[in-house]
Amino acid sequence: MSFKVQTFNQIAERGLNRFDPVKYQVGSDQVEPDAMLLRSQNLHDCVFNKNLKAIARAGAGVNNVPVDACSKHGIVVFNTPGANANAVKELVFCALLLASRGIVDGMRFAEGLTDISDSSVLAARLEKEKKQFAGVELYGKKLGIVGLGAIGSMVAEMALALGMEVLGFDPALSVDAAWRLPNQVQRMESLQALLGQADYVSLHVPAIEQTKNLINAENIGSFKKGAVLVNFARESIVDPHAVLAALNAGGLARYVCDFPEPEFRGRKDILAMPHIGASTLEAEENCAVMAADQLRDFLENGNIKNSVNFPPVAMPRAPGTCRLTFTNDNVSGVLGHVLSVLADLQVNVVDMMNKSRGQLAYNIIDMEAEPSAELQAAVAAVEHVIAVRLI
Ligand SMILES: NC(=O)c1ccc[n+]([C@@H]2O[C@H](COP(=O)([O-])OP(=O)(O)OC[C@H]3O[C@@H](n4cnc5c(N)ncnc54)[C@H](O)[C@@H]3O)[C@@H](O)[C@H]2O)c1
Ligand SMILES: O=C(O)[C@H](O)COP(=O)(O)O
Repeated sequence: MSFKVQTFNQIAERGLNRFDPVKYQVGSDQVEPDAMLLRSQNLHDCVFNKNLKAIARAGAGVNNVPVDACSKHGIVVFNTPGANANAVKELVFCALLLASRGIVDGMRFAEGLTDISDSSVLAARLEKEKKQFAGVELYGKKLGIVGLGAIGSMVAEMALALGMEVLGFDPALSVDAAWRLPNQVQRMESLQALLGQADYVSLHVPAIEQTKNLINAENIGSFKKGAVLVNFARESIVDPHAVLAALNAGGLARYVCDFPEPEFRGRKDILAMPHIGASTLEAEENCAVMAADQLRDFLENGNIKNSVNFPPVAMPRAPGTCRLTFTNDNVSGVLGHVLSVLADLQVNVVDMMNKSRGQLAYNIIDMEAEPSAELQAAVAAVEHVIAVRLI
């Protein structure tokens, strides 16, 4: 059995090395791939080949993947939860400091004194002027975190360690995420309440319909005067025009983000980085390895871990068995129908598993012997079956 994996973007070598070259052809030039492995590549206009079974996003956000269309075609979409969270947390720490101290302006000023060649004259000038670059400390200030998942919870821990007070808002918090959260985080009942109290607000929500322009012209006035907004989540979550208006009016003091806009250029109150939140050696390796391992287990065994559209499914393989997997619309009777097809073909089932998520159901069936050639087509012909594999 061999598979083709088409790659997009810069995928860390350690992840690519997880694919055994005997079983896998991996690269950006693969055509009709079984799977795609990518980072921020936009797949919304991509036409998927019939052979495509899975897409792995080496990272957290899947807004660049048409997940609903993938579900319709039975394509499993994976991401790598938490694998780059530490990298983002560290850059948020940097953002808080950049927003609070005269770091950027002070360094630019010192660099710009090119006409002074005498070091004692230079030192005297810097000492005289440094009062322009004084700032405030993070200790004792309030940080409001919107979205308390993998990144938000790490940012909360970091802020508490710095002596900040932490307020959190996350109406969709999972039980696992709640367990991870330090108990000193003060739960806010609404975004409005958080914005009204925080000195710094950091956004860590996914880019979905409900979070589009989460920070907008209506609520930007709720920020404390002089507050700082930090956005290392996604561009679409903040309305840039609302931010510019609040900065111009003196409501917001600074906006630090990972998503530059043309209108941000030349402004001292905006610090915009080129989407580098996850760009560390460690995060890139973590994401690539996790994504590659998830793809391999799915392609070779049909197991599913960390999918954003399919249920988690893992079944150990009994020696000497042959595995059938199929995806179907989550309606009653499909599994029974497939089992009767197997019975008609005299196939003995050794083990099986059936799980559903939303509109989809996914099944693994281990069979005693190699089935006859017509089995795959017979299962594919069952009403509501979307995709079938024999592995
Ligand atoms: N700048 C970067 O390079 C970079 C790197 C990693 C992730 N990200 C972005 O950060 C996002 C969060 O990453 P994560 O790993 O923490 O994801 P996560 O899924 O672990 O956490 C997201 C949290 O947001 C919460 N949430 C959803 N809707 C909300 C809303 N309306 N209000 C408040 N909370 C809400 C969820 O309940 C969840 O707890 C990603 O989706 C991605 O877009 C950016
Ligand atoms: O959602 C993510 O994981 C980040 O935005 C990272 O994107 P990148 O992999 O393109 O750096």
